[in-house]
Amino acid sequence: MSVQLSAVDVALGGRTVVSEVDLAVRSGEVFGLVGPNGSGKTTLLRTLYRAVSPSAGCVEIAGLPVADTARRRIARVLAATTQESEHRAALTVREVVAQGRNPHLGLLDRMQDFDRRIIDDALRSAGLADTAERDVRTLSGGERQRVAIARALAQQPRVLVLDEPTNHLDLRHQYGVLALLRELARDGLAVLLTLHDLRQAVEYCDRVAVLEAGRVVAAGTPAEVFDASLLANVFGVRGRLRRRGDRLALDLDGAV
Ligand SMILES: Nc1ncnc2c1ncn2[C@@H]1O[C@H](COP(=O)(O)OP(=O)(O)OP(=O)(O)O)[C@@H](O)[C@H]1O
Repeated sequence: MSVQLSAVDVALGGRTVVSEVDLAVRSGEVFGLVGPNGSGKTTLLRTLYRAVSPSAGCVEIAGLPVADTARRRIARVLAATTQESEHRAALTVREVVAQGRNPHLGLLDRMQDFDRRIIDDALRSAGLADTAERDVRTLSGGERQRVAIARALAQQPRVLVLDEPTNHLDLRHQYGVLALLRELARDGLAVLLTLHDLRQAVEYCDRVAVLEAGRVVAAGTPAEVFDASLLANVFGVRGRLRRRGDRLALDLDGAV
């Protein structure tokens, strides 16, 4: 299993914000974590790269127990984009994306042609080939989001974790990023992401888990999970799934 969480609890500020979460993400799938504001999605992702430590339970990435594995070792198999994409130094887009190679380089290693090719590919995949020499601080929020994705791709991970990757993006780039994630999964990556747009979760995720107040209240394929009562009870919206050709779509019809 690429990502395995077993009975994970997280306490923050003296309060349990994630409770007894079991979750498994396989290579080759796009797995969506959805839930209302404050339900614990970001906190759960942060346990994967040791930004927070669970108060109970176990987190494993590609079979490595995160609690007992050096960060650098984890960074060779897992790349994450977070919501905090503040850049303070004057770096070009290419230089930021090149940081994705760091976990693979020894202290005295120099970047090889092989690394440069990976960086170019990552820039191209994220639609940044023409932006590569710009100062990253001058980019829009959406462009920075794509820089974060390109840096994660340059890491050549087995697991890609993205916190609201469609945030700040215009619609075309939202669908572009989601299509790219599907392609990466097809090539064998395990993709775990948080999403607020449930329609996108239905269209792009193989499986989803729904968090409510820190607990997983439903998990499975979108067809199994998103029934009218869950949409009303957890998200407070009216909606129903619909077949569109061979694909599933979600019709939303306002607040309950
Ligand atoms: N450092 C912290 N100290 C105390 N409480 C925290 C801390 N970080 C998060 N929390 C609380 O933990 C809960 C879960 O937060 P989290 O950011 O994981 O939710 P989320 O599902 O990602 O929310 P959103 O959809 O709004 O991004 C919230 O109630 C939040 O206020």
